[in-house]
Amino acid sequence: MQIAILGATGYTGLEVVRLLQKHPEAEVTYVSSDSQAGADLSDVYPHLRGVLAHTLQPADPAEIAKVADFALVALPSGISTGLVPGLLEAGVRVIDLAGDHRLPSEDYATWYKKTPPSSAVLDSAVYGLPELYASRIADAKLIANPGCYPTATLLSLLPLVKNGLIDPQSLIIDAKSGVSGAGKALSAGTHFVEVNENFKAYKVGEHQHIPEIERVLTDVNPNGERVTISFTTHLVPMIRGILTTSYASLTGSYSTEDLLAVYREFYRDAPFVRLHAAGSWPQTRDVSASNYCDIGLRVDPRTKRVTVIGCIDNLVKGAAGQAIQNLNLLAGLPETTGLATAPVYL
Ligand SMILES: NC(=O)C1=CN([C@@H]2O[C@H](COP(=O)(O)OP(=O)(O)OC[C@H]3O[C@@H](n4cnc5c(N)ncnc54)[C@H](OP(=O)(O)O)[C@@H]3O)[C@@H](O)[C@H]2O)C=CC1
Ligand SMILES: CC(=O)N[C@@H](CCC(=O)OP(=O)(O)O)C(=O)O
Repeated sequence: MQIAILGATGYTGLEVVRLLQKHPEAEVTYVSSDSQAGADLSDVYPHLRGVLAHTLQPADPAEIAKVADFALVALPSGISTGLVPGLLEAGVRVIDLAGDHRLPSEDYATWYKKTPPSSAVLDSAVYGLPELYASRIADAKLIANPGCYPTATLLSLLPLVKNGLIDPQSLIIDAKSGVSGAGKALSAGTHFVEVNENFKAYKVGEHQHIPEIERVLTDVNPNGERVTISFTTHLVPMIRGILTTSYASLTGSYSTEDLLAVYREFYRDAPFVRLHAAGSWPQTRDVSASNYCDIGLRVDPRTKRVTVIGCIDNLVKGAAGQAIQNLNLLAGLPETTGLATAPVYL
C-alpha cells in the first residue's frame, strides 16, 4: 500500500516515517511540509540520510491521490479540516492525528476555538481507538486518531467503567507528559529554560482532551449517564512519555486481583496493552519508542477507591504508532504489522 505522510517534518510525522521503515506492506510515496517544500526530507533531517530519500511537497490532495491510497495527516489542529475533504473526494483514506475529527462540532468549536469540519465529514469519521472500536475502524474512510492523553487515560479506565466497577463521576485523573507532546513549534511555556528542572500543571480543568475522554467514557457507561471528569495535565522535563494516574470510588468490595482479572479478560486480544502484576507499576521508559500501553492498579480497602496508572509513549501509542495500528486495520492486516518492536529502555 502507498502512503502519504502530511506534516512529515513534525514530531509525530517523523515517527510515522521511522515506524513505516519497518512495515513490510507500506511504501511512503509522498511527504509534505509547508515551510520546507522543495527540500529533501533527509537534508532537513540528516538522521534520515540513507533511510528515506524524498522531496517534501505542499499538501495537495489531487497530487497525493495520484500516488497514495492512504494519507496519515500529522498537521496542526485546524489545518487538517481544510485538507481532509479534498483527500476523501479524491478517494484517499485518511487517518487524522490532529483533534479536528474527534469531537462533535460544538465541542470542537468550544474546546479548540477553531472552525469545525462540515457535519458530513464529521459524520463519516470513526474514533480510532482499536482496543474499543476495531470492528468500526476496518471499513472507515476517515479515522480520527485519538489524542495522546485520551489514549493513556481511556485504556486505563475502560474495563472499570464498562463493567460498572467504579462510579465514573468520581474520577480524578492526573496526567503528565513529556514536552514533545507540544510539537516542534517554539512557545514560551515549552522552551528549555522554562521546562528543564521544573514541573508544572497547565490547562487545569480546560484541556481540550477533556471532552474527548468524557465522550468515550459516556459511550461505555452502562447506565448511559453522561460522564464528567476532573482532569489535570502536567509538563515533565523529558522528551517522550505520558503517565496518567486515575482515582475513582469503587461500586463494590473488589480486590486488586478481582480488578486485574477483569482487565486481563478485557484486553485478552489487545496485543499492545500490557498489565502489571499487583505491586508493580508502569514507567515511561518501559514503553519508550514503542506502541505499548502499560497499566497497573491497586485497590485501597481503606478508602474503597482504586488507583490506576497508565503509561504510553505520546509519539507512538499516543500518535504515530496508533495511526499505523489503525492503518493496518483499514488495510485488513494484523494490527501489529510493522509495530512489533521492543521499547528503547535506555
Ligand atoms: N506531539 C504529540 O505527542 C501528539 C500530537 N498530536 C497531534 O498531531 C498533530 C501533529 O503534531 P506534531 O507532530 O506534534 O506537530 P509539529 O508541530 O511537530 O508538526 C506539525 C507539522 O505540520 C506542518 N505544518 C505546520 N503548519 C502548517 C500549515 N499551515 N500547513 C501545512 N502544514 C503545516 C509542519 O510542517 P513545516 O513546519 O515543515 O511547514 C509540521 O510538519 C497535531 O495536530 C497534534 O495536536 C496528537 C497526538 C500526540
Ligand atoms: C505536552 C503538551 O503540550 N501536549 C499537548 C498535546 C496536544 C495534542 O496532542 O493535540 P490534540 O488536541 O490534537 O490531540 C497539549 O497538552 O495540548
